[in-house]
Amino acid sequence: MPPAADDPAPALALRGVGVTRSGKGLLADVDWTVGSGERWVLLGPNGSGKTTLVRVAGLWLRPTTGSVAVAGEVSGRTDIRTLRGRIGLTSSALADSLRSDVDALDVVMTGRRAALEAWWHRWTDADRDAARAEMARVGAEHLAGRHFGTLSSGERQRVLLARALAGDPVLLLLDEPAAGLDLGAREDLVDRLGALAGDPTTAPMVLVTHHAEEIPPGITHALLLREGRVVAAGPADEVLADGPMSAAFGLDLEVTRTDGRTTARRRSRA
Ligand SMILES: Nc1ncnc2c1ncn2[C@@H]1O[C@H](COP(=O)(O)OP(=O)(O)OP(=O)(O)O)[C@@H](O)[C@H]1O
Repeated sequence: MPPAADDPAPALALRGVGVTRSGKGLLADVDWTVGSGERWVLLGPNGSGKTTLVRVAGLWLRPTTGSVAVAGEVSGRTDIRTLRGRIGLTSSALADSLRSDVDALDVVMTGRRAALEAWWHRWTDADRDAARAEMARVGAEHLAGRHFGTLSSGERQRVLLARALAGDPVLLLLDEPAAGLDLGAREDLVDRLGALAGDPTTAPMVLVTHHAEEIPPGITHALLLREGRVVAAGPADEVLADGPMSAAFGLDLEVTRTDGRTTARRRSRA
């Protein structure tokens, strides 16, 4: 059914996206729409192209073919920095680019304007208060005043999440936020992501992972990648199921979804 005239533009729309590097196809024929209120998980084995797809969606990598639109603005026709500033991103590359002696509050505050304001911007008390409010939303308010480099991996992820939320984004891209966390920190982060996913004021969200256990409750849609191609994309209940997951990971998998959590394990051969 065609969209009604007053429907808002989707947060993200990829059409015919392909990426080729050094003669190798990293992504091919990717069509993907992230609509209002949707919470997506992007899942696939190592090397399937998840990070490449997130870099394209976050406008950090220009696709070789196809188009990318964020909130209806097509990349290439609108100023790229303005458009990037509308996306809340967490990734290990972003974490690595932050100085270790920067205050966690500043990490969050610069997320409010980083892409839009020059370095001489003067921060106001309102900026600080808003950054503290975003930190409180993810249980990181007590980390204001700490150097980013002294935080544990779990604390860093919470600060980065607050930073991603701080710019009032139209789209949230969370690239493997649970990578490297121990079980307790992972469960804490999954709970917090679940709360964000369940909050209708949260922007449309895309979470990247290789692990079914890291999918929080509240995820509405899933996209599975294998060798740079979309294996399945659609409602989570249909896609996070034995057939599509087995095809994506190249294993005979048994997928269970209970209370919003997902587990996947190889089917017993007995
Ligand atoms: N600049 C490049 N030139 C050539 N190959 C590349 C380049 N960047 C990535 N690749 C390859 O593209 C494939 C997809 O990489 P990508 O990092 O997107 O996968 P991924 O699904 O995020 O993997 P992982 O789960 O291990 O993080 C990999 O085989 C990788 O080696």
